[in-house]
Amino acid sequence: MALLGNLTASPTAAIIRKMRQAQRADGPASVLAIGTANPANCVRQDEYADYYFRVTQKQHLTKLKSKLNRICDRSAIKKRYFHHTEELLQHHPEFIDRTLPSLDARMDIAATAVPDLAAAAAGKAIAEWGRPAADITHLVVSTYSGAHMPGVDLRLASLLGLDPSVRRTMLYLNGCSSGSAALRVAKDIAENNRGARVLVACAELTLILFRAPDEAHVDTIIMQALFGDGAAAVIVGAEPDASAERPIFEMVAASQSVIPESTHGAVGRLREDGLVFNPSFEMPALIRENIEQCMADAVGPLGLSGGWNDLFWAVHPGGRAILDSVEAGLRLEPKKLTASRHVLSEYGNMSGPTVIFVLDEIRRRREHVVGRHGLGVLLGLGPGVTVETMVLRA
Ligand SMILES: CC(C)(COP(=O)(O)OP(=O)(O)OC[C@H]1O[C@@H](n2cnc3c(N)ncnc32)[C@H](O)[C@@H]1OP(=O)(O)O)[C@@H](O)C(=O)NCCC(=O)NCCSC(=O)CC(=O)O
Repeated sequence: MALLGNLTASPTAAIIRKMRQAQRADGPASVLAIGTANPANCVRQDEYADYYFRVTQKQHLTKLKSKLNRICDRSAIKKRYFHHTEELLQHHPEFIDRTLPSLDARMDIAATAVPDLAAAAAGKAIAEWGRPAADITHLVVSTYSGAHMPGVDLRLASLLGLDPSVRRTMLYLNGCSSGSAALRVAKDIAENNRGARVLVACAELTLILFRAPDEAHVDTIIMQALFGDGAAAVIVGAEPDASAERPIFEMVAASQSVIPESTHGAVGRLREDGLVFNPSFEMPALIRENIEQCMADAVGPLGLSGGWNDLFWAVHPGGRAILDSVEAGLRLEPKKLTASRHVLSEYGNMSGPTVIFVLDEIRRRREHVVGRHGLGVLLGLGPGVTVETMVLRA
């Protein structure tokens, strides 16, 4: 203890403290640019049940088809985008027949399609940012749609022409909260590395979990009804250069919590026939009953508890019932979730990237959405059940 006391008082300790201070940024991180992308193949939700039962050759399962039609009708989704097309599925019977191993084929497609989609979103974010791609110092990439070594991050860095010294971090299988988690990691990197410019890229293709309807696995149709493909990218940095950068949201504080006793709420397993992911029936109720406590714990220390309608909200639109639950649990005015409901309607649940699409939509609707104080909450929801919270200032 005495030795430690001597060391902290020593000139060396003072030098190290100074060096550490110099390494860190002075201000909080900000979102400096946002880009999004989707594959070209668009399927309207009112045609989805016909399309899905046709391409999987399961037209005879009429009861299940009517159920999917009912769910699509009440999903509050208008359309979704997919990398896979009818033609691709025809060439891969293993994506439809769940008794055939299909992981290899899914991974082979993901190896290029995931980084290509991520690059489309990242290219837009970099163009909006206005600085050369080579100025990016760190890269944080999240996906559950594929897993390779080297991974999506390296291929993405090469597609974008990033500097070989870019420091890369991959987040795999984080579910729908991965977009919020990637932003939290980017905020920490930007605030702890002076001058850092972090590119966050999240990309998901539902090909990893596409499979035929099956009366023994009714929950398959829930995923087929809700999920779509998309990618989103964000440039994050602290101490923005006033002459070259235009901050959109200041990242005030970030936290993560888990709803107690909810590990069954959303469960995914990577199997020979791809990713089998099941949100439980209870997910909406778990969120409705716990969200206010989670928010009070996350933002209470900042003095923001309770006045939920004074904030703007970028909530992960996991499904219509998920948004209804957040709205009910926090007693939000319906207009508070307009951006989340818009993204759900236009794209479905694209997992991790979705919340970044919502953020993009909020900045577009800024004057209608952002209140007097400009403060809001980005809310990611994922397996755990994990609640990722980031307080933002527009
Ligand atoms: C799917 C819905 C749009 C359907 O809306 P409806 O108004 O039709 O509601 P409903 O609840 O009566 O459901 C209709 C039928 O679907 C069935 N159903 C509903 N949820 C189900 C589930 N999770 N698993 C299996 N079946 C389910 C119901 O039993 C019912 O069947 P029957 O007609 O036979 O009685 C909605 O329930 C919804 O948004 N649910 C939340 C979806 C969700 O959990 N999303 C999170 C994904 S995970 C995520 O985003 C984050 C992550 O974890 O990574």
